[in-house]
Amino acid sequence: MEKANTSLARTRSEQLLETVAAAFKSPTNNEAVGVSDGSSGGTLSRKSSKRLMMAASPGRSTSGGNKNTHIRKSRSAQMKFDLDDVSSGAALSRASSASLGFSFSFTGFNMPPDEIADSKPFSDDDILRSGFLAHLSEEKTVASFRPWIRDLYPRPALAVALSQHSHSHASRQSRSKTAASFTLKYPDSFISSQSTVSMVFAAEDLEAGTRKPKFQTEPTLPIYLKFTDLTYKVIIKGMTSTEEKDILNGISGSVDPGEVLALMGPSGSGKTTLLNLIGGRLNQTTVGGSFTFNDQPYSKFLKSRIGFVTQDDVLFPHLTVKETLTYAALLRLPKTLTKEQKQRRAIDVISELGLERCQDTMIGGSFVRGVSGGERKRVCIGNEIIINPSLLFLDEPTSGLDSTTALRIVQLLQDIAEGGKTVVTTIHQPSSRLFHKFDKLILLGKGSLLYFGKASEAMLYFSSIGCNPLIAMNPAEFLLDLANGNINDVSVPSELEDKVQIGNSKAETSNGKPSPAVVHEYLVEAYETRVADKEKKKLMVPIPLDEEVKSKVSSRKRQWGASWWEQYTILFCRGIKERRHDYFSWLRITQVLSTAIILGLLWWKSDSRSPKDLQDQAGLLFFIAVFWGFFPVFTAIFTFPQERAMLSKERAADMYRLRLRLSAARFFLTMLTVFLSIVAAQGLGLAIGATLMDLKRATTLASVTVMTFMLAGGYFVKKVPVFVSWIRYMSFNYHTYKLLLKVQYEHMTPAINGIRIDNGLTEVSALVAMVFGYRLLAYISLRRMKLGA
Ligand SMILES: Nc1ncnc2c1ncn2[C@@H]1O[C@H](COP(=O)(O)OP(=O)(O)OP(=O)(O)O)[C@@H](O)[C@H]1O
Repeated sequence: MEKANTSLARTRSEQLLETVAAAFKSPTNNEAVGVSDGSSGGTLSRKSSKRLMMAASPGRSTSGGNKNTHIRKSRSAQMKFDLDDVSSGAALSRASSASLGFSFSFTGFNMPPDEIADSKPFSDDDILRSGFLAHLSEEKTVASFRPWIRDLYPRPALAVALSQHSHSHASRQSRSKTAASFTLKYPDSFISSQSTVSMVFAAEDLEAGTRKPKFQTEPTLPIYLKFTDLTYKVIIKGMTSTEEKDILNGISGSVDPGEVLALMGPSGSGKTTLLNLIGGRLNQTTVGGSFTFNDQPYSKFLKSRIGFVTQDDVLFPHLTVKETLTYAALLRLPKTLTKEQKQRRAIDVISELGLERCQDTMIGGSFVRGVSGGERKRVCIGNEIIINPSLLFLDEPTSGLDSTTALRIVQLLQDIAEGGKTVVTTIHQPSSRLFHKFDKLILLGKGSLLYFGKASEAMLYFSSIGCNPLIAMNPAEFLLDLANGNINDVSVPSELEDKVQIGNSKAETSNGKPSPAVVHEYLVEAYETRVADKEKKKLMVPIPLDEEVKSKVSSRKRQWGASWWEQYTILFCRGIKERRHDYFSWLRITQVLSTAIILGLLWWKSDSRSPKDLQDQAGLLFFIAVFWGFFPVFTAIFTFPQERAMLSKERAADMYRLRLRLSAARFFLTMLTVFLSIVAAQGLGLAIGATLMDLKRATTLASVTVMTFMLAGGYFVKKVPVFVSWIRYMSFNYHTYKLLLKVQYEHMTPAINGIRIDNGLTEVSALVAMVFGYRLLAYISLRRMKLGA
């Protein structure tokens, strides 16, 4: 059997050698390297790329003993028979499961690490003899392949991105399972070759039309995230006392570009808190320890480099998928891009996420049926990846989704990471297939670290501390059970058994097993004593990046996607689109029209000849003014509470600025503006009165003018989600209302002279109170929403 495997390996390796050697001899010779002369600049012939892949796959090999023959056999057989599946990506993922599976696919039995190292199907010698390694280890590899890659992949930016990718720790970044196989044994010398091989796969999949183009065409700034001894506590204020609660206790870890780090743990273990903390979204005053991005502390610049997908999908229900992504692109992409380029980017993201079919469907919400849960999640992810972020954080992206959709989402994350991005996600209860897709894992229990390391080695680690599943189970389920302190169906480490045997009542539960608290304590201690120091030392090693790239992260400059005026226009249009159903609903139109008709009928044939009639008219006008003043107020009341989550999300991502400035100068300027608008309004009233010189016609025209303003203002200006518009709107309402009264009452002297409000002193004090009141109100709202001004 051993012999058979060796010869199979050699055959494969020789095939690869032929292909690679041909590529070296003539990198632009399409025929030799399997590139057909397609009009788009050439595509990789499926046959030859399959050959390349087939030959490259055995790279996971090391010398093997015959005790693992069964594994080798299945692996070889898989490679042999799955070739037709390669284009669908099935073989890739299966191969990956098979390779990762040594440590956790077959939960229920455990293999010591040295055996795992030996359990690969082909020996080093097999490959070395084939000459494949010798070729790949040559420095010229990337250089030789680069022009070829550009031919294959018509988007040069991607080729450049991938080439860059290959230089910076590609051993960890490379997502090609075949390439990763070399990583196991040869972490440094094959860096260049790994990316080359990955790109061949990308082209293969593209050509087969079974896989979407890789994410992001522009190179991404690589960001390495490290966090050491993170602690976080909250202060809970009671009626009489304050109490401190530790949420996180000394969490350390790291994640590199190209990797997906999963944060796992039971409910309340601190996953979301940790994610928010390392995503720069928590108040830093109660944070201990450090977290760095390319060895630099968090800076505001990172806001534009970080994508954060929250657990709740914060989207406008009445916008379509395309509109949602287009507005995000317009607001968030840099000013250097044109409007068309931004719109193009939104369409690219739609196709990258496979949302073409539902791009014109409304997102939907509690009252409107819209896209499915999985599609909605992808839109949320699209909203973030549209900016080509270096770091992507996701809070439970798979919650509430079926296992297939969840798998698709995690596959998507893997693809995103493949583009050189750093991905961190919390996850609740992943299926075993899903679990296998993570590169690194952090297991939390009550805010403490129970495991940090490769996801593929988690089972091995717990086995080494005496925790093994007694029945075959999903590794994620096993880990969560452990983190919960639930050790049913788990073999108990002897140390814990001893505790129960010596009759420690605290340690024992009713069924004679150690209590969850004791299990937790044991796991925390085991990690502290066996792994923590080693991992912390690794975190001390500086990031292998140029100083220039590192310093970019610490830049204090914030990047706005659009100028203030553009932001205002985009938000205005978005507000109108989102509420078009509300504005133009039949209910609203009927409400307005019927009120107008009733008021018109009341005004019709009324006269002002006697003081009594005049009083009737004044009463009616007062009602009109109050009604139209308050009607929009009540409809606008719900705007901000409803939009609060969106406002917080968009402000956290620096999508736009709030323009309320809390300074005395601004306050007096606002007052001046309001005062001038009163003067202008008075001017209008005087002009109307003087032109018509007829009380009834003048008041009618003034009312119509004012109401037109009010309706326009009330229906459009009021809903723009910028506080300043709200304040202006309120002032506007006040002034139009006052103007209305003024115009009416000025001309109705002396009958209602008693309630004239044009007394200068009253006016100024009312104005000050009004402006101050509005600003105070806005300030309090902002403070309550923790948005700052
Ligand atoms: N501001 C806060 N005040 C009080 N307690 C808090 C605060 N923030 C977090 N906690 C507590 O910290 C613990 C961890 O919360 P966190 O939301 O991070 O857990 P989680 O692991 O994400 O849970 P889930 O999976 O249920 O979302 C919880 O017990 C929570 O009640």
